[in-house]
Amino acid sequence: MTTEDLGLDPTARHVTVSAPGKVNLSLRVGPPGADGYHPVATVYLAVSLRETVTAIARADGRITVGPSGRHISLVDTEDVPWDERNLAHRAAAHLRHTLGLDPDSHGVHLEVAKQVPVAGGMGGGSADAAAALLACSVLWETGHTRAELAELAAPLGADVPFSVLGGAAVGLGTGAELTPVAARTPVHLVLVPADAGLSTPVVFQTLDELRREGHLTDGPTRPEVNEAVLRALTAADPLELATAMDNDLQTPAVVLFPELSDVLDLGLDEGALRGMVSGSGPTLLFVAQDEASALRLASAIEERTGVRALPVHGPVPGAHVL
Ligand SMILES: C[C@@](CO)(OP(=O)(O)O)[C@H](O)COP(=O)(O)OP(=O)(O)OC[C@H]1O[C@@H](n2ccc(N)nc2=O)[C@H](O)[C@@H]1O
Ligand SMILES: Nc1ncnc2c1ncn2[C@@H]1O[C@H](COP(=O)(O)OP(=O)(O)O)[C@@H](O)[C@H]1O
Repeated sequence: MTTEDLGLDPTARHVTVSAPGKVNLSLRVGPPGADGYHPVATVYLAVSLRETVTAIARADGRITVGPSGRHISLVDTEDVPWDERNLAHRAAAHLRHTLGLDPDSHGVHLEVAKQVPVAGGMGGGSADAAAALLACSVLWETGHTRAELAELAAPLGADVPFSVLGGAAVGLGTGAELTPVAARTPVHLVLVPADAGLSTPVVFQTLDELRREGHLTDGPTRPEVNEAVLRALTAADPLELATAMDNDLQTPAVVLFPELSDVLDLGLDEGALRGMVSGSGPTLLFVAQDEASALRLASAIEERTGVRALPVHGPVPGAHVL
């Protein structure tokens, strides 16, 4: 759809921003607090699957969101709500409200183009929120730095601040308290999206149930950062990284989506150094020795499963204007 089809002025000012999806190289989860949120200690890696959001000034003060006509989405967007529930929409409304901007002169239409699988545990909606936040901040000339926007982003979702900053980082608290990690580039991964999504809260709840019933050991109230993953990132050693990675949400994700274990076995069979669920899943990540191995692994997985496998690398930069 073009800006004219939407009734927007084709000469309206616009800003386009790109923001990355992520994987969690480590995700350690404690018991839920009174607000239902779980304390985590995670190691994020921003990867080369990116979302693109264009913010176009609206003269009528409304905030609207829709799929992009100028950049193509590479994933199925059927389950994306194109209304005020959309995380890009929520980001624009949050910025306008928090800064006390006059709604009449701060309307915006957000065009979203997606590369990150929806509900895949890769923070695609969070990347849309991060991109929308920066795009609106530039469009509305708020003068915020990226660090300030990352702080403003926390109420939008635990993963949103990380997509603003990108790179690699430790996330504490709900995952929004970030400390950048100096990673030697690049880590080569193969991502295998599933044909259906998993709900993040349901995966967290399933972890709680499995722990309550004694199928899994309880996590500490304050989970500790996986130092071995940090050392492997600094040393740029893929085998050390593969060995050190962990994810407390893997077992609940596999319980909810048992087909994942077959694909995990198949990836190892095809030479991956390690396979793991990405975040709350069901996307799987496989660690490869180098770029050539990642390309080989991706085509072998595609051939055997008929499912698209995506060679990616990280760390990559956070949200930036194109
Ligand atoms: C699990 C992780 C790992 O990075 O992401 P995904 O793999 O889903 O992308 C994150 O913790 C999710 O981040 P995000 O998707 O931004 O979560 P939010 O919108 O803040 O929360 C969605 C829901 O997940 C649960 N949640 C989230 C974060 C957290 N530390 N504890 C939780 O219990 C809560 O039930 C919350 O209502
Ligand atoms: N811009 C958006 N892109 C994708 N999903 C969105 C968006 N805004 C809201 N959602 C809703 O959030 C859910 C999870 O989104 P997503 O960020 O893709 O997954 P995850 O939290 O697993 O990384 C989707 O199922 C969808 O209903």
